[in-house]
Amino acid sequence: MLRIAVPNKGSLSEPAVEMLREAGYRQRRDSRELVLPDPDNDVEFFFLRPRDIAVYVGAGTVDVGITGRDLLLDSESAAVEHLPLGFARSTFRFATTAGTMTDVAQIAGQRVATSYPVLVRTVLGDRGVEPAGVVRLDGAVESAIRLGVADVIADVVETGSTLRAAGLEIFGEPLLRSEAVLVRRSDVAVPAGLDVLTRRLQGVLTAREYVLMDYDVPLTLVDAAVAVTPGLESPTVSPLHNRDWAAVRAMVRRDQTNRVMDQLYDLGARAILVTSIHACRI
Ligand SMILES: Nc1ncnc2c1ncn2[C@@H]1O[C@H](COP(=O)(O)OP(=O)(O)OP(=O)(O)O)[C@@H](O)[C@H]1O
Ligand SMILES: O=P(O)(O)OC[C@H]1O[C@H](OP(=O)(O)OP(=O)(O)O)[C@H](O)[C@@H]1O
Ligand SMILES: [Mg+2]
Repeated sequence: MLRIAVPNKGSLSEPAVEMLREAGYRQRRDSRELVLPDPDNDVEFFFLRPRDIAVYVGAGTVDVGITGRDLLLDSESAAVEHLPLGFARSTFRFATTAGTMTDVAQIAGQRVATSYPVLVRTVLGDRGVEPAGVVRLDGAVESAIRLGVADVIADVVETGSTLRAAGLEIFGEPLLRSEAVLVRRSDVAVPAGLDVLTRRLQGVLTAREYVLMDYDVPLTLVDAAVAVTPGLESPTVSPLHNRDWAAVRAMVRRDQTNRVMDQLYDLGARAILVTSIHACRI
């Protein structure tokens, strides 16, 4: 039975549970449940703090887990990234009082507050920058400068509104681009059932990322239309009752839907229909 760790709180929790539900797994009804067997799918879920998940996976007490790339790198555990999951996207950035710093080199001799001290020390070490100290805080890191425990912060930034509200400004390149990831141990045999979990999660990712596009096109234009919608492998081309026309079906990236429809219409395609993919195996 594959043992899967799932975040029990924070930004990762709800989308992780939603993704597992879409992948056909049972999910808990009560947020106090810590362990949830799903015998029909031969897996068992453990609800753990997001920061602890890489630690458990690295120790081998659970087989795989969902966590953030930033939390994984900060954990120093033996767990490795197995599959990026496309949600909880953020950047990890340095920030300080607006208008005071422009370059990471200026952190030399300054105090840095963060919830990710390992990540910060690694990045500064790689760039040869020696801070006066790294102060580890649990959260609300944006207050550390105003309250006088640090000169610079390093934190998760999504929209940037928390930083703006605190009168801070990012500087330098991002330390990291993070998102939720499935992690596993790299130095042990692939656990039984991981291939099924991976295919199911990839199915959810594909269903989210792609739509199905159907359209009719004159036979003379099929090749040109297929060049616009090459699909993942090869689009389906079917005959129509009117023998001068064909029907084409192809998968198209969701974020390209309108651009592709415009292009097909200009080319001469008609009856262009877009439908969502409910589930798939590629
Ligand atoms: N605003 C955000 N947007 C996207 N991802 C975020 C955001 N805040 C945190 N994360 C991601 O969530 C993970 C951290 O989860 P964690 O539960 O420790 O913190 P949290 O979501 O800030 O929860 P809390 O602060 O309520 O404990 C990291 O991978 C981080 O990149
Ligand atoms: O760029 P934004 O869209 O503003 O999001 C980034 C903020 O979100 C998270 O904070 P959270 O609300 O989890 O509080 P915390 O600092 O106590 O973790 C993160 O730590 C940042 O502070
Ligand atoms: Mg937080």
